[in-house]
Amino acid sequence: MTTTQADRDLVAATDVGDSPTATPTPRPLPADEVVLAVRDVRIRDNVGDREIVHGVTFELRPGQAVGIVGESGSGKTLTCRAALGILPEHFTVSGGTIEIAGEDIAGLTPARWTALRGSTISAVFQDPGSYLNPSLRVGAQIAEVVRVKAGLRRRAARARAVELLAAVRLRDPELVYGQYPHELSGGMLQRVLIAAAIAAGPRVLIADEATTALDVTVQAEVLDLLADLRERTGLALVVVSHDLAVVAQVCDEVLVLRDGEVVEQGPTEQVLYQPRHAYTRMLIDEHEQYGLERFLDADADADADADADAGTGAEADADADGGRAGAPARDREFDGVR
Ligand SMILES: Nc1ncnc2c1ncn2[C@@H]1O[C@H](COP(=O)(O)OP(=O)(O)OP(=O)(O)O)[C@@H](O)[C@H]1O
Repeated sequence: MTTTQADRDLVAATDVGDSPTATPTPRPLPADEVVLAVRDVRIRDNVGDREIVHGVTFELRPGQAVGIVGESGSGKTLTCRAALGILPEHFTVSGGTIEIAGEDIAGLTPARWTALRGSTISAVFQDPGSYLNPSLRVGAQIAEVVRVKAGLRRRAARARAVELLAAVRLRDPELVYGQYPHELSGGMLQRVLIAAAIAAGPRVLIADEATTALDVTVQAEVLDLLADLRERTGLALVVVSHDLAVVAQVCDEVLVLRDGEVVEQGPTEQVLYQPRHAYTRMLIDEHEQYGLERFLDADADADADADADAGTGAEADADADGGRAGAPARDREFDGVR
């Protein structure tokens, strides 16, 4: 998938906004409070005069992870954009409600959105390189998010940025801090973007095809990182993927979307291992040749190859064309038949 202007708009969801005065003060939430509630959400294309998403419902509490799967065009990304308040211009939420940490997004002002994005809800996407400024050192870009969103002074923001780079398991974070995006591999760039996305301590992170462009071993490492953040910090995750194995690795619950309709929803094990709907079975059958279990193997490989992505930039060349070249042949074949 190439990066479109609309995709770049998505990154505005994690950027620093326009004013330090927008810096929010996070309100502590009890562990059982719903951090994201999507209730019967419908999304309409006002130009095409048709409803694209026909009622999506899920709730996320701290530390939970929900997966949204479905073929290309099924409405996964639009659902995420709705939750981030960044639907493309001619799309609207035409039904249902979305609440972020108890706040109904319907009445949010632009200033309130700026305060919420990054600090309460944040996002990472495919093709991380295109979301970073190529002429700025990556550490400085994270420090800027910290400075504006968390209100830290420059020196403290720098220190916090280095901590964040360490938290996303980048070896030698001081070195990485001073590097430019082109010096980093695809897997390292995705970790940098995750560091930026969690810089202001959001409660919900939306990962929309965030590992799709990475080779399978690095993909497993990044998913493991997300799972770890979720466990350690209570970060709630929305994981969007056309790849059922990604969801199988990370999520408690899964929604299967077909043409904007949820055809099946439930605990991941139940949906992926005892699917009830023919469409879910078809998606699983398509993966059968690769195996939903492949991440177990990838984990083993990841242990063995732990050095491959932690500072060497080994797969940088593979990602050099903007992401898809870094995808394994398996994914390219799969994309080809959809
Ligand atoms: N900016 C846009 N302008 C016009 N149509 C759009 C736009 N964004 C999405 N659509 C349409 O809305 C539908 C749902 O798109 P969406 O991007 O949510 O699907 P998806 O499941 O995320 O697919 P993919 O995996 O390919 O990203 C598709 O038919 C798509 O063509």
